[in-house]
Amino acid sequence: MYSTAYLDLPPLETAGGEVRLPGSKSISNRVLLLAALSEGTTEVHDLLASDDTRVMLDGLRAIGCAVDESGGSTVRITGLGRSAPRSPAKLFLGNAGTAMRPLTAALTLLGGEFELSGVPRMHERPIGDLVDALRQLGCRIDYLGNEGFPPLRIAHADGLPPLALQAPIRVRGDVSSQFLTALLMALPLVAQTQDVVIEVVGELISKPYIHITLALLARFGIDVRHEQWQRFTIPAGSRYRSPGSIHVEADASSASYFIALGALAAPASNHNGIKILGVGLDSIQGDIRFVEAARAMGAQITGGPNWLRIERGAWPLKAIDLDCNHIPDAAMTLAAMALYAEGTTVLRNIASWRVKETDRLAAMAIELRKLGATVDEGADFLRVTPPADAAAWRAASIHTYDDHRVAMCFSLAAFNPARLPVRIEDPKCVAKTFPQYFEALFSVAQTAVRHIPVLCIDGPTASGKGTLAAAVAERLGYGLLDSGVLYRATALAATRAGLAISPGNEGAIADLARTLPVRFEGGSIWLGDSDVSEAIRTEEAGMNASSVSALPAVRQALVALQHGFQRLPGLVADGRDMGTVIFPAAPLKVYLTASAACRAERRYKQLISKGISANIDDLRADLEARDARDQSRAVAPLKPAQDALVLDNSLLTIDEAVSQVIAWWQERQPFAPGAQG
Ligand SMILES: Nc1ncnc2c1ncn2[C@@H]1O[C@H](COP(=O)(O)OP(=O)(O)O)[C@@H](O)[C@H]1O
Ligand SMILES: Nc1ccn([C@@H]2O[C@H](COP(=O)(O)OP(=O)(O)O)[C@@H](O)[C@H]2O)c(=O)n1
Repeated sequence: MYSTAYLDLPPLETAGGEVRLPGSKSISNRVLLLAALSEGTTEVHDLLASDDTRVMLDGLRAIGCAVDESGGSTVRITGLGRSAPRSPAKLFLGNAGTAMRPLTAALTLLGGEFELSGVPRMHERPIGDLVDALRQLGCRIDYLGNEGFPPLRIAHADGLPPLALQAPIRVRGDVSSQFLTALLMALPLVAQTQDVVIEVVGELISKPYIHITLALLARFGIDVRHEQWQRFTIPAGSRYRSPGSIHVEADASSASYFIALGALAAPASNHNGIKILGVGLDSIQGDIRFVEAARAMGAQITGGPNWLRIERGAWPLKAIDLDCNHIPDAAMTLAAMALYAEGTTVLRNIASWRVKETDRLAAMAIELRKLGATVDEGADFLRVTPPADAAAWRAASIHTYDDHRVAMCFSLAAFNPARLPVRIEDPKCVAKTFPQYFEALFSVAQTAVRHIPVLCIDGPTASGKGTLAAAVAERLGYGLLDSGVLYRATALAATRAGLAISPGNEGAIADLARTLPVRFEGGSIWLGDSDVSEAIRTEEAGMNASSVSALPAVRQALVALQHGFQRLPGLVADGRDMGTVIFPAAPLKVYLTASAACRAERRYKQLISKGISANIDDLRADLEARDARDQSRAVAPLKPAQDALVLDNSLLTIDEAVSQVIAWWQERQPFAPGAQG
């Protein structure tokens, strides 16, 4: 996940390949609760790992369910079956409506004393209609804050009171379908001896979500009958039974971004478009109908039970005029696709966008305009006309309003014909449903290497390059190339192969370097099967690296390996010749220096802190010798690139050096403050 303040997406050109999407949030949390209410153990495969499923899992543990998360995306839940939940218990449910509402209903009918709370925003999300329905039955629920909102207490310490189950239970269906879902999942607990009937008051909204609930209830042994979506009957004798194992469908709303991608990106050679794994045309999720809308805009979509394939069809895309009531979440993606359509796209009946994570209607209008689109925002519609031509596109910094869907939608703007980058602010907001969204995007999107930014940091030993490069890479969400490691590893490989590091062995060492089995894994550096993270860091290894790096054939042999690090979304490269030889076109080259005395002292402290004894005078002599060799070698000598900015950090803290480099980087971005069009 990218936890940076912003993520700059380079201009993207093509797309192709396979992507496996995370499990649906709606399905994940329903399945977890149903498994917890069932008898027996359920293996839940492909569970979404997200903030909202996390609070549900923690909640289930708190009430005494056995939850085994040791299997990665497969979680084993041993349900309560006939045993009572652990009580009293306090459950913190974050901002997860899919946990708060159903757990309130289920815990009420299980009996016991529970307190349910969440983040401040959760305490502004209504729950009164559900509580009213449960109180009709005779249940005791108290509001601990504002009437009608969490936090709340279920006060059944003395067990479940007698319930009034004869009359139909009435619940409003026109505010949120989650209240009905909550009752549908909880009432089977008390339907042992009689039918239990729920009557919906008002027109039921979001029927597709109720469809998901019913489909999953059936998997857990409960067959609910319904008449026109207004009257639901849970038959007498209902009892939850674990299906043993269940796969969570991938999220159909998340699929919309990749469906759009396949439709709007130029196809990558040697791929047949985008293949999405985990959700298919027969999905139980309402948002699968996004497929129809995408087809209307020109996408070619085929699919099977658990997969979809998307290829670009009509190009440019065709503008549409669509009532989006049936796909409220996925419809936002259509607004992003509209940027690539010929003509004006109108999305209608989307007033519900205003009461989601943010006012999505306003947010989409504001951000689309930043890109150069013409947008009319109505009370319940959006009319989007794309920028007239490539020159009319703007490089924008997209504000994301803590709304995962805004962030994901606007990533699609990186395919703009003007080849402008797009800045996504607060990219970690995607964690709500798709923590690895950008990683997934980069795994199927491609661009010309020249579009992938590289920031070079060269300089003499112990100037702080490695420290600075790592910090800058972290701030930008970019990859890191510590090129010194490659010379250190080559020297070590040569020594281990019994080759003296001398010009006589240049060819043999270069051969080793060309196929160097070096890997960076979880903070460690591997040479073949051996973890060499420590071995390459000794001063001797550094001197050997310096010697090996003076051999021209070795330097040449390592070029391709280094170029391979230039991957999406960008790279920070640290070394001696990053700016001069390896990445000469890099938009920012920093030449980092510090006085010899200062560098010797830093290296001294660094070694001592690692428990390695050192002598400061020897260190200084060594580093001066290394500087001299690096600067005087015939090939790629250490020197600032012509267009490098020199930074002497002798008197700077690490943070000050990082801030300076980030400031230089920002100055070069088209959407830096003041440079926004
Ligand atoms: N601006 C700075 N001020 C003080 N110490 C620094 C600064 N930059 C780096 N250091 C310290 O100097 C030591 C050497 O830095 P390192 O990044 O390993 O250098 P290089 O990669 O250039 O050889 C580290 O212990 C680091 O914490
Ligand atoms: N791009 C690079 C990186 C390192 N090197 C050499 O490899 C040695 C080890 O690199 P390093 O970056 O780990 O060294 P320090 O800066 O930590 O001393 C340096 O002394 C350089 O001689 C190089 O020649 N070119």
